[in-house]
Amino acid sequence: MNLQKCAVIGTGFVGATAAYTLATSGLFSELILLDVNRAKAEGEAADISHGVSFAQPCAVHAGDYQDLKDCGLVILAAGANQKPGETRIDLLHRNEVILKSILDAVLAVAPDCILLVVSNPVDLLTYLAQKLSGLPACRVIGTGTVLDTARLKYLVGQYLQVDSRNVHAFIIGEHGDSELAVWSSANVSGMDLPDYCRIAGKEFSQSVLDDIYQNVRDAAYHIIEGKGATYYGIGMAVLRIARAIVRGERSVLPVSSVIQGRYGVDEICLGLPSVLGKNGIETVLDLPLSYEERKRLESSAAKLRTLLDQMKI
Ligand SMILES: NC(=O)C1=CN([C@@H]2O[C@H](COP(=O)(O)OP(=O)(O)OC[C@H]3O[C@@H](n4cnc5c(N)ncnc54)[C@H](O)[C@@H]3O)[C@@H](O)[C@H]2O)C=CC1
Ligand SMILES: CC(=O)C(=O)O
Repeated sequence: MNLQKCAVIGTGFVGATAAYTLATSGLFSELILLDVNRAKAEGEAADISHGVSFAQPCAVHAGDYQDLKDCGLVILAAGANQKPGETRIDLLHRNEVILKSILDAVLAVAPDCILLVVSNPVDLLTYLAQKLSGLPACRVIGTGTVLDTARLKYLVGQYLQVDSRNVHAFIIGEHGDSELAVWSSANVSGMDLPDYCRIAGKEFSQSVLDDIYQNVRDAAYHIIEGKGATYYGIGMAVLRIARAIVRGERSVLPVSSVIQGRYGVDEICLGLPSVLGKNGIETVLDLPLSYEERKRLESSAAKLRTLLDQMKI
């Protein structure tokens, strides 16, 4: 398995933007773009290649599945995106069919790869990908709530007028409408939010927290109403995850992966803080939660489990 070699399957808004961020990152020596629309993959590969001399050497090209031989990281961004008014769950049946059509072809040539699922509904597709592929759970990773957590950090940073990198807080659960903010352990560089609010001269109240949470939860709906799709934030989130894996950083990111016997369900994929390294997920952490937060996480897990049960998975 070659972690210098990465493939992006599906080169629509998300796949192409992720490919661009990856190509400019210097992380990979080879980046292969695949799409059922071969002309689209070729166009995106050519466009990105023309900027490579401004970054670091990286062979960016369109390809077929046989080009994925030995590929270390395979990113799945193929499939339908939400139209205004649609939820991520509404995409399930369309994207399940697409995922199934891709998996066998990938595994035939890159059986030891790490799969990074981006397509929605990401938690359910990650679960499906792990079950269908038979890959170890640690090697089938969904982007989970990494993007939502970045949105939370950004909005808290804006509210408190502080660098969002110094905001430590997580969105966990479904990447979708049942996700939750873990306010009980949120802090700014070790200072509790109420204390930091006092210093910053800002109100700290449940309504302020609710407002920030709702803006995070509904961010994709607002962006899709405005411009039809979201892709820059997720493109940068994909790079952050890829970097943690390729460089073996052991970074803690709230990715999604199969967990067993937690949060009231036998088995599920959910966005939870996880240590990411060269082998994929090394540990899924049990974040300390308040009683209310645990109940909401259990309810998010139950929602996803019910959908999987309906699919008989
Ligand atoms: N996990 C996350 O945080 C996020 C996930 N997404 C999801 O990413 C997915 C892609 O979104 P967009 O790029 O905006 O959609 P898009 O419609 O622009 O692109 C999808 C691409 O997939 C290709 N495709 C379809 N079937 C294929 C197959 N069998 N093999 C290879 N390629 C195939 C299409 O030709 C198209 O180029 C959606 O499911 C969207 O909801 C989007 C943003 C954030
Ligand atoms: C579309 C989507 O899943 C997002 O931007 O969060």
